[in-house]
Amino acid sequence: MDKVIFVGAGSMAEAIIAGIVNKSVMRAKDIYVMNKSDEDRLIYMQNTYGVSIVSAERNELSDAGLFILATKPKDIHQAMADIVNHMNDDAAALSVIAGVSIATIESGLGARPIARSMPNTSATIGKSATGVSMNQSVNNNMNKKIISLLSSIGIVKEVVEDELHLVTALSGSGPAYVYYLVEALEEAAISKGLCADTARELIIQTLEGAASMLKKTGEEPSILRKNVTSPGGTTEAGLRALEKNSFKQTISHCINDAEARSRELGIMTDPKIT
Ligand SMILES: NC(=O)C1=CN([C@@H]2O[C@H](COP(=O)(O)OP(=O)(O)OC[C@H]3O[C@@H](n4cnc5c(N)ncnc54)[C@H](OP(=O)(O)O)[C@@H]3O)[C@@H](O)[C@H]2O)C=CC1
Ligand SMILES: O=C(O)[C@@H]1CCC=N1
Repeated sequence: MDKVIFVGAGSMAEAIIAGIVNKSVMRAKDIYVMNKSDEDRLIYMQNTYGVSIVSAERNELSDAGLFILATKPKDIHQAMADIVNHMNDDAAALSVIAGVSIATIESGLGARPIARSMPNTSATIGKSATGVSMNQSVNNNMNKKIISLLSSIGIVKEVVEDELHLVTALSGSGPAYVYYLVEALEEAAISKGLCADTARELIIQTLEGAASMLKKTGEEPSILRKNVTSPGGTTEAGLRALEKNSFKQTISHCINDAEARSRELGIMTDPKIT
């Protein structure tokens, strides 16, 4: 991949850069970062990952082949206005921004190859679960480059663009739900007297073991669950409490509201609507 510029240098940009650099998919010298105003952050990225700092004012964007858009949704229009006149006609854009549609990016950057993706922060360790959708201007070669770049930070699924709202709710936000589950398990265990370190280690290993069982056995989660659940035993008692307290409905509300918020972000940033 040629010169790649991250427009936005926050948590998600860092997670992706860490993943790419750790996997040696790109040389750090081909990766550039820019943001709105936080110079200390850019210097941190430079010192930590060996990437370089660019700015639109210094006309340093015109030889880049790919722009990775990683601002918050509310900042995308300003960011696109800042870069569009400095991009060469062949440059492509890859967005990681929640909700913002390909059409909105086309309206800001003109007709060019555009991919919209939804990774997650596990990109930092090469374990992202990423969804991506691309417009018609992305040719085979660019498609391969984008898939290869995203594969360096984890698994990638090509989906139709509308499904990215659901992907955002499921795997984009997903790590936060898991961390919240860990917090809840820890609080429950500690309140009942287990020492915090022991609780943390047991929980992490339980999550990792369960995820690996799903992956390695290919077995249905309901079967694996039944294998744990001895008749009249402890798991049955615990699951009954989850059922009684509407566990599945709660998760369904969680995914529903996160998806709806992604759609709202799309509407809020759509220049045809706002
Ligand atoms: N965090 C997550 O788990 C995930 C986030 N995402 C998406 O990634 C995007 C970024 O999120 P996150 O990294 O958490 O956000 P952060 O707030 O950490 O980072 C946003 C970055 O955008 C920069 N920025 C703002 N305006 C401009 C501009 N005009 N030109 C260039 N850069 C600009 C900010 O610069 P400055 O600091 O100088 O203001 C900052 O570096 C969001 O749209 C989010 O939906 C996607 C998947 C997962
Ligand atoms: O919370 C958010 O909006 C972003 C998108 C997915 C994860 N974080």
